Amino acid sequence: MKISFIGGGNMASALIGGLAGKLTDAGNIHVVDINADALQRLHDQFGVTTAFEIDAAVASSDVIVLAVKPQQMKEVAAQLQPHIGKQLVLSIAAGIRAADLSRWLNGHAAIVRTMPNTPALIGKGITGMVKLAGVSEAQSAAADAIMRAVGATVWLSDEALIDPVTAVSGSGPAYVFYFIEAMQQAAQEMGLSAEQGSELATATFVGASQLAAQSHEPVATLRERVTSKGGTTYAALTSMEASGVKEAIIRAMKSAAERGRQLGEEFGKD
Ligand SMILES: NC(=O)C1=CN([C@@H]2O[C@H](COP(=O)(O)OP(=O)(O)OC[C@H]3O[C@@H](n4cnc5c(N)ncnc54)[C@H](OP(=O)(O)O)[C@@H]3O)[C@@H](O)[C@H]2O)C=CC1
Ligand SMILES: O=C(O)[C@@H]1CCC=N1
Repeated sequence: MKISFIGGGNMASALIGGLAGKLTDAGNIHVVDINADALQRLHDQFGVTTAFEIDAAVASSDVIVLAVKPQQMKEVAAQLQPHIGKQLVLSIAAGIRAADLSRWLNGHAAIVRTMPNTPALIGKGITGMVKLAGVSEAQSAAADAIMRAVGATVWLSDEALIDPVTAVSGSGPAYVFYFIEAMQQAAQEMGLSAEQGSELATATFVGASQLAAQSHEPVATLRERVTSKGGTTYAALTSMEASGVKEAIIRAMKSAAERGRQLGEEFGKD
């Protein structure tokens, strides 16, 4: 499978890192970016071919992954439009609706809109996906294979649900990193070294996440099992409840979903 990426930034790098040499040879992955440093890094790291602008290699690809920022998408679609034929177009942009993309690509119907996340880099990503009616069975299987090569996939029947997916799993790794940062800071303030704090906090996230993923019990039950009556966890969770941490997280995630919807309105016009 020949795959071209338009945009070789953070998320494209994570996907390429997960894909190269697994689903397809690095030589079958081509990256177009206006940024020379980004291209050099991707070439050196993964052995992919690169170009500064959309070229014949993009035109002859089976799949074109649109991995630029939402505000860059319309301009990129205009540059891509003359090179579009039978390729499957797979967008990873937050907000940008498949129908707007199709319009910018002169009615191209083979479009899958996705929302991946950066753990794709280590094969632990999860991607929400939705397809336009013009996507063939073989094309949706190809889109699924690409994203499953870097983790799990969840197909959605309603495109409106991709903003909530963005709020949960697209942006989600940042919330986890934020929580780990806070735990590291607390560890240091209580006298542990930076290295010890980092190791303890990160290993706790890995262990607890894997336990939650493997357990057949509700996550609330797992939480209760840590929380001895009158003990330390109870003290911590009572403090979090008093600070409204859960409500703050829910509010924050709804802001992310709303921002996704706004991006679609703002950059999907015309
Ligand atoms: N980062 C993440 O965790 C996730 C991101 N996404 C989505 O992925 C997309 C990319 O995000 P991210 O990787 O973080 O962004 P980046 O800014 O890291 O990557 C975008 C890249 O595209 C380049 N670019 C800009 N214009 C063009 C053009 N005309 N042709 C080719 N390349 C161009 C940018 O160059 P320059 O920097 O010079 O503008 C940049 O290198 C976004 O739409 C985002 O919503 C989805 C899921 C998760
Ligand atoms: O922050 C963003 O807009 C992108 C989409 C999901 C993760 N990063």
